[in-house]
Amino acid sequence: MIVVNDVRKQFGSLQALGGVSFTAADGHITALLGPNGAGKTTLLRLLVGLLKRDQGSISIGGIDPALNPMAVRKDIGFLTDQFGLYERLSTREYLAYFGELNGMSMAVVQRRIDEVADLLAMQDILERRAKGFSQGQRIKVALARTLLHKPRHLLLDEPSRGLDVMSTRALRSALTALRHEGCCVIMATHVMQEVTHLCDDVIVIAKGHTVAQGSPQELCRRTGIANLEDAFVSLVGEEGIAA
Ligand SMILES: Nc1ncnc2c1ncn2[C@@H]1O[C@H](COP(=O)(O)OP(=O)(O)OP(=O)(O)O)[C@@H](O)[C@H]1O
Repeated sequence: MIVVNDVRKQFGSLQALGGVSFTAADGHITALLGPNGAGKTTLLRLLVGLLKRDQGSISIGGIDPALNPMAVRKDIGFLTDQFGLYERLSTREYLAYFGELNGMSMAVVQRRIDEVADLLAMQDILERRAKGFSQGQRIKVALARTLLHKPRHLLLDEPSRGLDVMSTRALRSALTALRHEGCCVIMATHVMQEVTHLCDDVIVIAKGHTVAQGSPQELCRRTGIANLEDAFVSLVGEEGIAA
């Protein structure tokens, strides 16, 4: 479970987060929705301990990432927009390297690489070097690395960008399987269809503040709007007027 309470973060004079609070449950896929610049990536980087918050509290499975980032990272998978692939390594070599860094034995890593490749439908690029990979192929490798050590918490920053229809479906079924296993998934996305089909819970942030949290159906009910995209626009609009 991830619990965030009144988290604030400033970059110089710019307030990126001005008070974000929410709970993301185990066995749920939680969407993080917000306009460009709302603070989604900043929030994810705080959760994984890559940035330090100015105020507030964060608990990742009971651990504060600011106090113990290494313990948090062992139990977390984080997909950022920086994939950091090594062009000269094949996908298998790259994943094996990260598996070893996570303390997995070679036999376990090799088995897990095959499992994750099946999950993400990426067997065709397993033995190829990353040089020349397309955007979709790169994101698959990064996702595979994120899932390799079976983290209890998964933070995904726009995971379906650049993926084709088949790969998007593979990603959705991978996330559904993780949800069944009790993983706590937070996914920043702009794809409303994905949220409607996949997510149990939605956190809406705008201008660095939490505007709403609830299931897609609850947000629609609260705004009196049947369509989630229109409900989202309405919620963000209210915050814009209040700010
Ligand atoms: N390292 C930084 N230094 C200065 N400003 C930053 C830094 N990182 C983020 N910001 C600013 O903080 C605000 C929130 O940015 P963030 O990347 O978290 O937004 P986002 O919700 O992920 O946006 P998008 O949907 O466009 O990816 C933006 O105004 C951004 O310019």
